[in-house]
Amino acid sequence: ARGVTVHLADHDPDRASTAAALGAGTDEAPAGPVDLAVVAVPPAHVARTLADAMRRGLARGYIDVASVKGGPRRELEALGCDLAPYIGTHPMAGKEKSGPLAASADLFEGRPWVLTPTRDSDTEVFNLALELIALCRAVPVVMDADGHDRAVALVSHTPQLVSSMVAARLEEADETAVRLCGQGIRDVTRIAASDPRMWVEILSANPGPVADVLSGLAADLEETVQALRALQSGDEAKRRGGADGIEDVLRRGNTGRERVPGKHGSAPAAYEVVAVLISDQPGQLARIFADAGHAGVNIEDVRIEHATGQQAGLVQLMVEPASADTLARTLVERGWSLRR
Ligand SMILES: NC(=O)c1ccc[n+]([C@@H]2O[C@H](COP(=O)([O-])OP(=O)(O)OC[C@H]3O[C@@H](n4cnc5c(N)ncnc54)[C@H](O)[C@@H]3O)[C@@H](O)[C@H]2O)c1
Ligand SMILES: O=C(O)C(=O)C[C@]1(C(=O)O)C=C[C@@H](O)C=C1
Repeated sequence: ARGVTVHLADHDPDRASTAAALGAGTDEAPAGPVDLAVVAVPPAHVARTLADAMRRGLARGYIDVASVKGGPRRELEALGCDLAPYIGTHPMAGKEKSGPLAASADLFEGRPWVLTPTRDSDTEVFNLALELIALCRAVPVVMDADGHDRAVALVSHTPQLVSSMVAARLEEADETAVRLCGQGIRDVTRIAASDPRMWVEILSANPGPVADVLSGLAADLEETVQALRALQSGDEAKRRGGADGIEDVLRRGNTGRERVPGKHGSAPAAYEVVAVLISDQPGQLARIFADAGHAGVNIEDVRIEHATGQQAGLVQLMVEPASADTLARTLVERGWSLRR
């Protein structure tokens, strides 16, 4: 969308070709070295993938986007690589789903994107990374790698574990309780759907800082349990103490929540949704994408809703409002049923 040629490579070629079909770039290899190589593989593979790319002279500059920064840098150093053309980065935006079908063009808009240059980093690579961040309309934040890892222990890694632990309460819960799930639990547990293998890698690269935050949380949990037990007491003074304890934790939560910044940049473009009914058969998604391509319409985001207990689903295609009518008309002409 910003006129940059993007070459995609993945050790699973189907993933690269799906991303290319969605408009992310080309899965053909570049003819020579590119400006910037962006390594977006699971954290445990980052250093080896970077070292391999550097050995092959794939680019002038190299960055990675892994969720942890200290470990990959130290591994790269241990592999004997020249660290000058490398800068570790981390965009603070993502989804609980992985793979190219979960991608969206505006994911990074207005989000912080951390850069961890050192004194030895090549200025030209730093500028290339800044240019990429600007093109994605994210907000650059410079930090040192270990400071970054301590910060994300608090704002990303602990929330992931807490969300998973709350969701894990539902594993054995009675069906009558589960049926009552409303928006509150949906908000708290969205990221509990994340890929466990990816998160084991992230947490394995940042165990100390996450354990420190969790032990503070454990102390709060213990006090909250005591306060709730006091609320069950027959003694009026104990009950009052319990209510004060609970109010204290809720008020501290209000104060903490107020510190969560809004998006820095403009809100992402408002897309129009064209919803297409599909049956659970192989190749349906590929046909819809091909038909959208035929209409000359760019798909900005995709969501798939499976109907419970039925072999059918709803594919929500997010497109620029000006393209929605063209897309809808083409899809109907090609035999699809729409829900708008
Ligand atoms: N998902 C998020 O929310 C999020 C946000 C910010 C940063 N990150 C970081 O981005 C990176 C990728 O995460 P993702 O969510 O995009 O995962 P993903 O599973 O969608 O993508 C990872 C891709 O790497 C490929 N891969 C694995 N090993 C490889 C190798 N050795 N060589 C080449 N390709 C290889 C996989 O086939 C896969 O397509 C991770 O380091 C993660 O920490 C993720
Ligand atoms: O919102 C989500 O689903 C995320 O995966 C986001 C999130 C986060 O914690 O903010 C998760 C891990 C990444 O390293 C960066 C972003």
